[in-house]
Amino acid sequence: MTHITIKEPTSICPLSLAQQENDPEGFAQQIGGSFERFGFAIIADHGIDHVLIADAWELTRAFFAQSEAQKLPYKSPKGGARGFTPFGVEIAKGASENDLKEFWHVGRDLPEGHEYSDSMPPNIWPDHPERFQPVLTALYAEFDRVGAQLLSAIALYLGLDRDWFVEPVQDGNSVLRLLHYPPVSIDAPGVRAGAHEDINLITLLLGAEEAGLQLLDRSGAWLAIDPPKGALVVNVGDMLQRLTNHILPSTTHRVVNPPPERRGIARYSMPFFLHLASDFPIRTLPGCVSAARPDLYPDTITADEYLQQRLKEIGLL
Ligand SMILES: O=C(O)CCC(=O)C(=O)O
Ligand SMILES: [Fe+2]
Repeated sequence: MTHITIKEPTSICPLSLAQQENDPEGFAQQIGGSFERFGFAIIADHGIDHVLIADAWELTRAFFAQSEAQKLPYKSPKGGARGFTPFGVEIAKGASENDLKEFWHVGRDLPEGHEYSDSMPPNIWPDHPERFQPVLTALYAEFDRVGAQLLSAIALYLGLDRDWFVEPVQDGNSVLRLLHYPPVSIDAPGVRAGAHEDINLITLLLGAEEAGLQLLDRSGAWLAIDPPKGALVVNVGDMLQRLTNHILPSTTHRVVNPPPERRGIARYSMPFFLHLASDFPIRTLPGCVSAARPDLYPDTITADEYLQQRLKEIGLL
C-alpha cells in the first residue's frame, strides 16, 4: 500500500479576490485556511486602482523627503493617530529599542458632532505636497471597500452571515498608516519594526515587496513574506483573534533591517489597520467556543477600551 503524505504548506499561496464574485464559499475557504495556518494571506488582485496607488506612493515619498522642521508642525497629539509621528517614537510591546521608522496616519472623516468624535479626532493634512488630502482620502475609501469584501469572506468562513461584520465596522476607527523606514546605518541599534502583533481586526498592507517583513511561523521559524509586486498582504489582528477565540491567530511579525548591500535604500509601506466601531463590544463568537476550546475571554470589552490599553503598551499614548 502506498502512503500519500499531504505536506503542510510552508509558504503563503497568493489568492485571487476576483474568485469571490462567482465562488464566495471557495474564496472564503481559501482565505480562512491561509489565516488559520499563517495568520496571513496574500491577495494578488485586490482591485484597487494602480494609478491611485502610484499617486499615493509618490506623495508619501514627497512628504517624508521634507526636513524634520517641515514635518514637525503636523506632529500627532499623543494617542491621536492622526498626522505625523517622528522617527524613533514607536516601540514594540516589551522591546528594548525603538523602531527605525517615521509615519503618517490618516483616519476616518466623521461628520461634525458624530457620536464617535471623542475617540476619532479630525484628520490633520499637510500643506505640501499638493493633492495629499484628496489622494489619501480616496485610497482610504478603497481600503475600506476591499476590507469589507475580505470581512464578508471571513464571516462565511466562520459560519456567520456574510454581512455579519457590516454593522460592527460601520464608522469604525480604521487608520491608514504611511510608513517610511529610512536607510539603515551599519551600527544602528534596533530593527525597522520590532516583533509585534497588530491590535485591530485585520490589516491590509501594500509595499511588502521591498523585503524585510517576516512572520513568526508556528514551527518557531521566521518566515519571509515575499508577495508578488503590487499584491496586498492581509493579516489577522488581536481583535479578530479574540473574537474567534484564537481560531484565527494574530501572528507575530517584524520588519528586519536589510542586508548590507541594501542598507542605503529606504523602505516604504502602507498598512490599513481596519478597526471596529469604538463602542462595539468584543465578545467571543459562540460558534468559536466548544468543550475542546473553552472561551479564553469570558469578559467583554469595547473596541475603544481595548485599543487604549494596547496603545499605552506601544508608546503611542
Ligand atoms: O512595513 C511593513 O511591512 C509592516 C508594518 C507593520 O507590521 C505595522 O506597521 O504594523
Ligand atoms: Fe504590524
